[in-house]
Amino acid sequence: MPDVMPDDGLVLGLEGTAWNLSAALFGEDLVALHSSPYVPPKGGIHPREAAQHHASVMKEVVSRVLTEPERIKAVAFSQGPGLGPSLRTVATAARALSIALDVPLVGVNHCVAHVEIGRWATGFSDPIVLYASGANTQVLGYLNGRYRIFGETLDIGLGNALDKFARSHDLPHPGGPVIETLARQGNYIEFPYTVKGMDLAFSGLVSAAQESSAPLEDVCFSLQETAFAMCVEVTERALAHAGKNEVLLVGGVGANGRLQEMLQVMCEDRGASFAVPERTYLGDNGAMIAYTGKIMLEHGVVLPLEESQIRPGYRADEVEVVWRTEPGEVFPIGPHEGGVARGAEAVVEIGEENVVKRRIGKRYRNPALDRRLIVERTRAEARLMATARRAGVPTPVIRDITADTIVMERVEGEVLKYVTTPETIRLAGEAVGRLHGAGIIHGDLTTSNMIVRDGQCVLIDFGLASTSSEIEGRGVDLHVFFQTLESTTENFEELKEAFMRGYASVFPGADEALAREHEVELRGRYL
Ligand SMILES: C[C@@H](O)[C@H](NC(=O)OP(=O)(O)OC[C@H]1O[C@@H](n2cnc3c(N)ncnc32)[C@H](O)[C@@H]1O)C(=O)O
Ligand SMILES: [Fe+2]
Repeated sequence: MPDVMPDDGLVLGLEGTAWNLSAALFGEDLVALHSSPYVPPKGGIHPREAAQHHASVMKEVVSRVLTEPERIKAVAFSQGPGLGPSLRTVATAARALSIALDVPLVGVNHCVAHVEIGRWATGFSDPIVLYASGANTQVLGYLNGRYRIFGETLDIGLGNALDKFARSHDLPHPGGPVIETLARQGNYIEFPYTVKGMDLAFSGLVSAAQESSAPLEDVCFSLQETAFAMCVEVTERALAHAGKNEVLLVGGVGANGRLQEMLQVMCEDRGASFAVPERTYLGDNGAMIAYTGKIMLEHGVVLPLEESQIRPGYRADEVEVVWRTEPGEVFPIGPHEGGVARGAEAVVEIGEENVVKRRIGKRYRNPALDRRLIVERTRAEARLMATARRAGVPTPVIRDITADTIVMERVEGEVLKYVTTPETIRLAGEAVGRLHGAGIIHGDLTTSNMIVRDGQCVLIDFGLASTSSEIEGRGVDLHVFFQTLESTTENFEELKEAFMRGYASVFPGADEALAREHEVELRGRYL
């Protein structure tokens, strides 16, 4: 007898979270795949109609792949996130099949499945993933047993943003491909650009695009240039922060040639590799569910029927990734430890006395947008650092400034991300509390942007800072900070508590800002 019995069993995967009802079989390789897309007669996806479509084609789609039912060893289905009615239709079919075939059920997280099929299709092992689809836009990376969400949209998904704009101009659904075609004839015009640390937001951009009276081609071109530059920027920041060297693009919007090109250029310039799976595996498809179900099953993850309820708000970071065992993140040498370092945005030269920070042009983005971001951010950074300092926030002293360069005092100390103890995090809370008290939003509050020196936490990198006394900005600032902390430390709850103590001790508006942070967390999730 061989030690290992040959396993020729197959996993049946069912996908139907939104527009596509799709079934696939995975064994050693993809064995079968069949899909039936729902095309809304007019307007966008209507949840109930999509579910009715799924129900009406279920028999045909499933029977097309189910040619050898005796070889099925498990039934995997998209448990969430997605549209409730569609999810319910698919889950009901999956349960029935699992009972009829007498095989276990596997509940797959749809976002994780996009990532896993992408890794399978490209051969990448440990990428930073830009997952850009209709409903979701996230930057993910693996760390210690989970896919951490480094950044994500705070309002709508990129695909939905494109579709929404297209609808307002009576363009057919889905809008993404139509906009891509029109954009080829367009010229650049200025639109709002919204990046907050590693998070982004699209609704301001979409409104501006909808209201623009410029030629449609120009609006499409600039909508793409702006939205994609935002996505590439946060991907690059996550790449620099996590110290990985592969970038994987997944999700329906990944089909866009311009987005692919921009990521390719960014990766070339950083010495990272870029890959995108072939189209079949990019948008929603049954293969991603069958494949992820298969690796989950191989690691003993099955779902008892009584726990198989749908999860419309299921997040990628809730999934225990038991099929990956490497520890994940290796921290890179940060830009604040001497010598010359290249951060995500700027070249930072650490001298004896001074730090010279020069913003570098990004080849991936439109030249006019590039220039605008560099000049705006250099100027804003210097101005806000000085203002914060006057308000008692520890920041480096500024010594000189030009269009793209700031010369500032060198702060000697430890970068916070290497020394995350309750005490240092409490100091960070104090610094941020004073900052918010002075009406400044940092905009990129990660643990790489804080240096602990002489019992103080010095805030650096005000490149995305802004003046605002709005609670929303503070909430988002705190959310960015908690997200980095959560994605890079083991004792998040303890550290968060210490931060809140420091924050509240110096800032009277702390309770309100923390409450808003909680709201931002709940709301930015699945829309
Ligand atoms: C939860 C789940 O159901 C959802 N899936 C989803 O949104 O379908 P997906 O196939 O990943 O992406 C569809 C989106 O992808 C966009 N899209 C397709 N081709 C495009 C292109 N060439 N350029 C831009 N967007 C494109 C469409 O406009 C549409 O908004 C998700 O993953 O968020
Ligand atoms: Fe999807």
